[in-house]
Amino acid sequence: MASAAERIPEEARKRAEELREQIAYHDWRYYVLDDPEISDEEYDRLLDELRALEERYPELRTPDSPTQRVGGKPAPQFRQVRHLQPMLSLANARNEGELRAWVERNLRLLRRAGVDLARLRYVTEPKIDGLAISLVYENGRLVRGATRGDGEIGEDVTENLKTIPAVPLRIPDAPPLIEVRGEAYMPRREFVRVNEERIARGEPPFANPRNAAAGSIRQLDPRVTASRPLSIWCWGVGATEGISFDSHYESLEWLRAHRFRVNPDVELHDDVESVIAACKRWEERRDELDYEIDGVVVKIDDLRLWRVLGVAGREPRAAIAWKFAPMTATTVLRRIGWNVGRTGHLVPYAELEPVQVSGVTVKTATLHNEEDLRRKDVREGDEVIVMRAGDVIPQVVSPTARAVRRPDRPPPPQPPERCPACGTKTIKPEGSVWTICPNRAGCPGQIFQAIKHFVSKGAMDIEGLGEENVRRFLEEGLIKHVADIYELDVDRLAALRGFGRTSAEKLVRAIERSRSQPFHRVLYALGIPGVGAVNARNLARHFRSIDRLLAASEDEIEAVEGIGPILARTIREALDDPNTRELIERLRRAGLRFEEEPPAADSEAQPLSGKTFVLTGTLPHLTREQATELIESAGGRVTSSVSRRTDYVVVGDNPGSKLERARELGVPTIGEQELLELIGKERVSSLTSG
Ligand SMILES: NC(=O)c1ccc[n+]([C@@H]2O[C@H](COP(=O)([O-])OP(=O)(O)OC[C@H]3O[C@@H](n4cnc5c(N)ncnc54)[C@H](O)[C@@H]3O)[C@@H](O)[C@H]2O)c1
Ligand SMILES: [Zn+2]
Repeated sequence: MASAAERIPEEARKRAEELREQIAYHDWRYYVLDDPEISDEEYDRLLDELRALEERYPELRTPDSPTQRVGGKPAPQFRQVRHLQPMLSLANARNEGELRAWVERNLRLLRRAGVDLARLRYVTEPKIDGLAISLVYENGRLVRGATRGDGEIGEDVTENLKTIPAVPLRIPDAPPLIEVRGEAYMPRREFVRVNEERIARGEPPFANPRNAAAGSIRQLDPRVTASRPLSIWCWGVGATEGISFDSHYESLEWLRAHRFRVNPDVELHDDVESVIAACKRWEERRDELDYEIDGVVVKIDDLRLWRVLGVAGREPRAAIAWKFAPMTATTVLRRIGWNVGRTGHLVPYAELEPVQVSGVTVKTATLHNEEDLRRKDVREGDEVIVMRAGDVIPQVVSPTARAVRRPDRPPPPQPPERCPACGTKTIKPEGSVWTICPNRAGCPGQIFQAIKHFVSKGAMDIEGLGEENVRRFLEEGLIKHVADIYELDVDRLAALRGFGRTSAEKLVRAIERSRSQPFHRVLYALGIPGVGAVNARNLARHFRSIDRLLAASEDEIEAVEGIGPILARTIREALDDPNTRELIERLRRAGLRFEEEPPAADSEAQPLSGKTFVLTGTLPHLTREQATELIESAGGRVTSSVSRRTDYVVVGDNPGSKLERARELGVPTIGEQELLELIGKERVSSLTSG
């Protein structure tokens, strides 16, 4: 031993020690604090480097090395529980070649073990970016829920998990013992909403849905967890008594039949080609899903083979995670600039050396707010990590380790003393994380942002009022206030240089059309802090008119689904702001809708009342948003996944696997035309021409 140890160069020994220390630190930030400092790719690079060193000098591989362990140590504030069976991690395949190599290696091992390979099948499942949890059921009752922790010992979060509606507390026809494993996650829509609220309250937003889910479950107060909209996809069975499974796919079907939420798009495959095709399909659909995924998990279906293949380090050989192209990249931050938000907040952003991130060139990225900026400690000239996730704006994650060590690093950036848009002296209200421009009524920067939001797709959806035009109209004095949009006329527009009569007419028509947008969209368009699209819908449904909302007390506002006390106060304050009042009055005079459409006299008589729809593929005429509004206005409901309770699946071009699922379950499928017929043509023409 001693002689072998001597052969290890001092440098390698030191580097391994350094890496172990760094990895332990980042594990703590990621798993214990839910607040990572570096990107996953950077972390993986550290781990890869350590793995390579340990491979080269096996004596360096200590039992406590992070390469030998899963996850992080359980946090001391929770009761610790030993898992009935270890919860492992997954090896990664970063491309097709690595996936095929995994298959070949397993085939070799199985052949050597004398296994008949003719019937080898695989299961593909989305790799949900959430928090792994274990649910133990004794005689059909949930007795314990835990996080994965370090894989051997997790944290007891039973009370918190009980607040997730999709976690069954009891299951029918249950064996004496079954441990169900799955991924708790925060749906993307909810993530956006929770962050909107956090920003409105002056709290730093969560970096991604995974942190949001982990932070919500690892709460000491279950009421906090209950207030966060979480769900779960179950992906496997751990320890059991009185039942056993030979096929992973069958175990998932069993789970589904016993009221667990299992992803409807899990698929069984007979060969690797089909597996690879499924992985690629998932990668394409990634942005459409209501949950964040970072890859596809490929598992050998025959669970007996899992035992034959065993575990390598901390990863079962029978499964692998196909990882999608990284959503992060490293580049140089050239300058930190400040934008004025629509409510006067100064928002820092980064001008970057252009860089490709998952197929898109990124030149600017948000830095969220001052506190976030301070926490991340990025400086001009730093090498930084940039992330782009789904349709979210690119963000700066952190400076790289190298940037931090730079000797000539400039001091931390400070918010400007004068508003970059109007020159007014900025102020920082006591206890706020924001510096603001107090010139609410006259700051062109704020008006620009307010208009941009007002005309955006989810709000009034005025086509032709893009950023460039808005900027121009502001500069030329055509618009000084959001409500001025409704005073634009063809003659004044056509008089602008380079603005032809045709485009002027087109724009005025688009503005006209927007007058009939429903109340909830108008409410969202007002840009009240914390009132995103979802909250606007809920507020509109609850109060039904702006007058009732304006007259509501803080308590009454808090009674609305999804709105807590702090947000209720923020909304109340915004409604009392004379600027908001003026905006509402002017828009009311412009003829916008400030009342919900009255429900049909007899809601039973609504053509789609009580019916549930799922949409898949591209419809010939209607966008997804339009189809959803049509269905909802006819009394129906639109959900994202097909189940036995779905009444119709509306199928367009290039449908996803929802179509297969519908066929499997015998749910009727219809096209756009049939949907319109169901709703009744008269109604439709009145809705779509409005
Ligand atoms: N940025 C940082 O500082 C930092 C620190 C530590 C870890 N990390 C990141 O965390 C990850 C490593 O964590 P890990 O050990 O959880 O491995 P992993 O996330 O790569 O894969 C294992 C996990 O996948 C999850 N999973 C999702 N869907 C699943 C399905 N259908 N079937 C089975 N499992 C499913 C389970 O939670 C399982 O524990 C890496 O991506 C790493 O970069 C980052
Ligand atoms: Zn200003």
